[in-house]
Order: sequence, then structure tokens, then C-alpha cells
Amino acid sequence: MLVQKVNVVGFRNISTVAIETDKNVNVFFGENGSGKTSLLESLFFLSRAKSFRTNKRGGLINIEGDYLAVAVSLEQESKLHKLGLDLDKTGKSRLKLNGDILNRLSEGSRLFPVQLITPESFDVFFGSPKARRSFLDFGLFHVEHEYQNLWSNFQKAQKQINVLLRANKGNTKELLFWYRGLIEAAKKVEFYRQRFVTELLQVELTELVDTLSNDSRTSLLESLTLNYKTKVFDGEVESDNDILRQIEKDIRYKQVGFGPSKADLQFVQNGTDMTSMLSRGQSKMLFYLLEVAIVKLVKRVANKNMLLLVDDLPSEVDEVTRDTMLRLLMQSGAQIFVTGIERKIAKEFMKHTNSVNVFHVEHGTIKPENMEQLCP
Ligand SMILES: Nc1ncnc2c1ncn2[C@@H]1O[C@H](COP(=O)(O)OP(=O)(O)OP(=O)(O)O)[C@@H](O)[C@H]1O
Repeated sequence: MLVQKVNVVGFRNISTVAIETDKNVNVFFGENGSGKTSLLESLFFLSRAKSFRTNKRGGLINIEGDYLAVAVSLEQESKLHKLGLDLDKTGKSRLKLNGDILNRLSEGSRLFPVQLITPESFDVFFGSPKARRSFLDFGLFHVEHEYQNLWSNFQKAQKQINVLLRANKGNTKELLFWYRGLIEAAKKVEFYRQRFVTELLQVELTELVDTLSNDSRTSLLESLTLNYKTKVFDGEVESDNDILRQIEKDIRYKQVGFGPSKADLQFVQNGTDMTSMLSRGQSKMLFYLLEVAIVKLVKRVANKNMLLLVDDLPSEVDEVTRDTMLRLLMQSGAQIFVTGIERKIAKEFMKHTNSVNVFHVEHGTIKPENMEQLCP
């Protein structure tokens, strides 16, 4: 089990919520604007210290209140914890674990890994590579202890250089020094990402695809290969000339032109990038497969439980595809919080498990439903 209790105060239209949750599936249903997404957003905020809907954190605080607070009682690595995060109108935020204040807001994520699926998630295949890189980095952050440090070393070096390039400052000797550090840092990040894709994610994904029934809807996903494509530094690190050539190029474009920030995750079948061939339904299925693969491998490699937030199960997919998606969610082993307009989605999950809690969301309040209400 991951989350046992959830308490939310003053988050968007939610004034006060205190609920006990099921270890498997928790269904939150209610009409448009009732507060379903806000509940999921509050849990995402606790895990990542940011929202998935806005960069303006102040807008998360209830319009009539001065602060918000989100807390969960959760089990992770066989221990019980109480994790909470608050935010006040001045922008001050505190993350607390078992009563102690933690220095870094990102520490919540390590103990409370949360992944999110929304109707917009599927754009990850069609939008900029940044979202695909973040997807990889989320997995790496949880399975490779040293990755976060390597990644922030790389980012620091790149930021420093980009400032110099943009301002057209920095003499050659200074830039050479920074570039040497950057190339080393980039190599390490690339090594971890490459290994994560080929040795972990690919294996998990292939296993999942093999469990799908052989049918025309999923044939495009058969023999799917993940390809981590990156722009490596093209030369010898030992050679000043090679680095200087790169610097000259980067000065023209005013930014570092190689390394992990230029990388992408590609989906290849028979040597061809298949993303442009995916139908909407197929892209939804592929996204579910990737999410479930990440959940499974974080459990297998790091022995961590994850919470999957599913905002609106995909509509506009046929019955078989929707059922396959539900099956995949159950197969993930994650705890699931799912929203929908009607209570009938609870029944869809009950075909796969008896372990379902149902909550009615109305004007920012959340009340558990009992069996009689669910099956009159
Ligand atoms: N800071 C805030 N203070 C008070 N209410 C807010 C705040 N921010 C948003 N709201 C309101 O909260 C309500 C809940 O929105 P939310 O997106 O959670 O609804 P939902 O149940 O997911 O709806 P839908 O089914 O349409 O996606 C909306 O009516 C919105 O206008």
C-alpha cells in the first residue's frame, strides 16, 4: 500500500477534505467543476512541489483563504510516514516529513513518487522532446541514486556557459575550461539515460506488449523499439581544437549545441520513427504502456510503490481498448486514483478487482460512497 489517508485544506475549490483510501483503486466521480482534478493536482503538488496546470502557485490557494496544505499518511519502503506540504500567500512553502521540515521541496518526490495521466498526456508523442526527456528523467531519478547529482552538475555547467554565450562574454581559455567540464558531465548523463532506455525501459515495455492480445489495434506496437537519440559532442575531449570548433559553432547560435538537453526518445518500428503513424487511440495505448512500464520498473529496481493519478479515463477509444487500458493499470501494481463524471467507472474497475473505494466529489467536498449507493 502507498497512500492510506489524504488531507487537503484550501486547495482551489477544496476547503477541507479528509479521506481514507483503498490500497488499489480509488474512484472520484462528480460533475464538471466539482473539484476532481483539483484533488489529483493537490497530490501531484505534494510530490513534485509544482502543479501540472499552472506555473502560478498562488492560484492554487483557495480564493477565500490565505494558505493551502496537503498531507498524506503513506507506506513506503515498509515504513509509515506522514508527508505534508503547505504554501501561503507570500509564496512561502514548507515540506514536512514526520514533523521535521525538509530542506529541499523535491525530497517529497523520492518518498512519494507520483505519475499522472491526463487527456493531454498523449501529446507527449507529438510535442517537443522536452516532455519525453522528463519522462526518462523521472524514471532515472527513482532508480539511479547518483543521477540527480549528475544531472544538476550538467545543468549548472550548461547554464553557466549559455550565460557566457548569450552575453558574448568569456575568453577562450575560460570557455575551454567550462566546456571540458560540460562534456564530461554530459557523457555521464548520456550513459545513464542510454542504459535506462535499452536495459530497463525497453525490456519492461516488450514484456507488456507481449501480454496484449494479438489484435489489429495493437499490431503497430509489436516489435516496438525505443531509441535514445542524442547529439553527442563530436570530437576528442583531449583536443583543444575540437572543443574550440564546437565553441565557435555555439557562439553563433548563442547556446550549447550538443548533449542531454538536445536529446529525444524515439519510438521505432522496422527502422522507422512510428510516432507520425500513430492514431489517437494507439497513442493513448502507447502512453499507458510506457507509464505502466515505468511503474513496474521503479518497483522492480528500487522497490518503491507509486501512485498513478488518472484524470479522466480516455474516452473516444473502443470498448476493447478501454478494457485493455484498465487491465494495464491493474497490472502496474500502482495505487490508482482515477476521476470520471459518472460513478459507473467504478464498476468497470470492479470487473478487475474487488479492491475499489468510490468517492463522490461535489462543490469541493469529497464523500465516500457505500456499496448500496454504488449497486442499488
Ligand atoms: N483558487 C481557487 N479558489 C477557488 N476555486 C477555484 C480556484 N481555482 C479553481 N477553482 C474552481 O475549482 C473548481 C474545480 O475545478 P476542477 O478542475 O478541479 O474540476 P473537475 O471536477 O476536475 O472538473 P472537470 O470534470 O470539468 O474537469 C472549478 O469550478 C474552478 O473554477
